[in-house]
Amino acid sequence: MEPLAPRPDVMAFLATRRSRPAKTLTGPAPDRAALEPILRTALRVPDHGKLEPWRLIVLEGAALDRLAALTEGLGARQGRDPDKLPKQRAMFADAPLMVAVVAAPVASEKIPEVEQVLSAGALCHNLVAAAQAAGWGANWLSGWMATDRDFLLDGLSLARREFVAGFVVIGSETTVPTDRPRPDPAAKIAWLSE
Ligand SMILES: Cc1cc2nc3c(=O)[nH]c(=O)nc-3n(C[C@H](O)[C@H](O)[C@H](O)COP(=O)(O)O)c2cc1C
Repeated sequence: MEPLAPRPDVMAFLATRRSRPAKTLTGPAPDRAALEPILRTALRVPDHGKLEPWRLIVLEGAALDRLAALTEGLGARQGRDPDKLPKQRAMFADAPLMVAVVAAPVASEKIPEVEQVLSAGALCHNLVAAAQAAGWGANWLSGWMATDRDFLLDGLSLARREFVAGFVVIGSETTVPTDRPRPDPAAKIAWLSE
């Protein structure tokens, strides 16, 4: 391990990082050689008790088409809003590449499930940040498909305790988005000194 030293380049990256909306992303997506170091970096995430309560499923090509069709068919059978289904279907159909970050909580007397789920959320953000640091556009998405048992079983063969913490779309950017309003630190930060 290297001793700690200021990294102004990393601070500047974090201070200005902005997700790239999925609908603005296109191919090419990273190939396996480019994606592997991004995924390995993302997995280096805070994890109380080293339980590793998460896993990643890379979705590409026909798998995305299958999930798009499942979203449309299952959503219709479940009576979901027909006006929203085309957009939900497109989330998979139009993705150049997607990584499902699966929250996989394990039974533990020591580590509460909420901490394990928080670790899965940290993995989602780490994945977005690592992809962007490697020069790819990325966006963390969800929707009913992330927690619907039928979708998760039919589409991804997830176990009962598992759900999708995030569908992270990764690809090439077509436009640079304007920034979104950012929180006012003064309204969000309290300082307690006693
Ligand atoms: C758990 C979670 C789920 C999200 N799901 C969606 C989604 O389904 N659709 C969407 O447009 N944005 C979604 N977002 C928001 C975007 O991922 C992202 O926060 C937003 O585009 C701004 O990100 P930035 O601060 O990195 O620029 C979600 C965020 C989180 C934390």
